[in-house]
Amino acid sequence: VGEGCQGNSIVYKSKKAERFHVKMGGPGSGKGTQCEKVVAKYGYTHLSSGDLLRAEVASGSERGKTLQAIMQKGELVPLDTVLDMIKDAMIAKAGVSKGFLIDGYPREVKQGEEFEKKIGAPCLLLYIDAKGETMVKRLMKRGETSGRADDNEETIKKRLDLYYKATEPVITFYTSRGIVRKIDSELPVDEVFGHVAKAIDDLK
Ligand SMILES: Nc1ncnc2c1ncn2[C@H]1C[C@H](O)[C@@H](COP(=O)(O)OP(=O)(O)O)O1
Ligand SMILES: [Mg+2]
Repeated sequence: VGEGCQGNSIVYKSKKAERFHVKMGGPGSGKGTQCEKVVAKYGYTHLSSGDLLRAEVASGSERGKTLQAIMQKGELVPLDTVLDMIKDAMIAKAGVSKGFLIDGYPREVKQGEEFEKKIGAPCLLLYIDAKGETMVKRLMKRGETSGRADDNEETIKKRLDLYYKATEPVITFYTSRGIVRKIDSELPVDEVFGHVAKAIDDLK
């Protein structure tokens, strides 16, 4: 399980042979776009840590207000908060889901370790990889219509900095376990998906 992160994706297998996929990659690398296509083809439940957090903010709860302040600054929200939200969302769907695709999580090695302790170990991480300049270009364009507080140039640069610092060690961590499939996200959306689908099919 993981969040369609900034260009990476992970697949976890549980004892019941359910699959947990984690997608990771930089902001704007195309994680969300690819997750949607995976959901359509494979029927997995897509859990985006970013979307879960934004939904909490939109609810107007006290926790949401605290989260909004952190996200607006482009910083990472506390480890336990994100993991609890993902876990709750998974439990809610545990009986009916064919698998889980987790987008945007773990962002730090520590989050990955916590995830394994509380939920399980992944068998595939899809690393959706795009160049820094490509990610900035796509996010600026998305910002014209997304209304996301963090799709502005200053916050984008900060998120990218943080991404390279925090997420690359995560990829290294899962590379050492032999589960990383790096996907070139500079290609057109459908070609990127062809490689994503192949990585998932190769697991069978
Ligand atoms: N392969 C691709 N080629 C061109 N544009 C792409 C692309 N994949 C995604 N995009 C566009 C769609 C969005 O407007 C923007 C960011 O994509 P996204 O899926 O929201 O990224 P992420 O979820 O990784 O932040 O880039
Ligand atoms: Mg996204």
